[in-house]
Amino acid sequence: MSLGEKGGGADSKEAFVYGHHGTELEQTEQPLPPALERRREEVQRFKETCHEAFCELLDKISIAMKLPVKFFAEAHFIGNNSLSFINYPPISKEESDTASTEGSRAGAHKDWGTITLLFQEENGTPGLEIFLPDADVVAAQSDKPYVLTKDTDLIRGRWVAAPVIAGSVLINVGLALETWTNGLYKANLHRVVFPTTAESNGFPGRRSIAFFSQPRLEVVLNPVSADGTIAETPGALTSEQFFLERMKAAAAY
Ligand SMILES: O=C(O)CCC(=O)C(=O)O
Ligand SMILES: [Fe+2]
Repeated sequence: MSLGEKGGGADSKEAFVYGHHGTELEQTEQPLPPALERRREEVQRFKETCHEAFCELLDKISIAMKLPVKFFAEAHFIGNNSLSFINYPPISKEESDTASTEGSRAGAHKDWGTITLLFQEENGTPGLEIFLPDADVVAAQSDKPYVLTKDTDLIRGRWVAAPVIAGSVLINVGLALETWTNGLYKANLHRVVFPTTAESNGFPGRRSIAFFSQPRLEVVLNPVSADGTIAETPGALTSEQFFLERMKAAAAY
């Protein structure tokens, strides 16, 4: 998905999505490519571990917002979350001379879900960057949620590299949590760029694994405040409607 940046062309990225099956079953029955089929149990255990860590993080957010501790976690189930195995193929010198590598590996975007856990390869290729808006831009936006539709977020600020830190997992806040918390937790704009150092020999490939989340489809994203109040809001979207809106916005872009 590439939202919010112009002129970058298509993302040079492919992904296999595991386990977004939408049923209460813990485990997906989807067919898998051979490399994953051989390790189905291990992949499933990894997904379960991610889901547990995800729920623990949500519990901390619930506590911080004076909500019942399971408020956010109960609004999710494992079958609606997914593991995305992402591959950015290497680009040879010849290709990099002819093809456009001016764009990004993944264009600037915000994730759509609640929070995302992102795993980068320990000795892998860097490239992930996070956009830090200027302080006055943040201040102007602090009391209202905003949703990226075009590149308006990119007006003023700077891109900061998110280095690969061994043994760590990177957490992205998604637009569903931003909307749900009325802008208290801001979805962070991020992108993946080509490494600048390797150009003379083309670009090495990059792999990452993202654990993406989506609240239960019927959950209404009524805004919750830091003091634990939930504002029943006419017109508040369900999770399903929210994701459909995001898909429509992405298709229109
Ligand atoms: O590959 C990465 O490091 C980031 C991928 C990403 O942001 C996404 O797929 O939403
Ligand atoms: Fe992302």
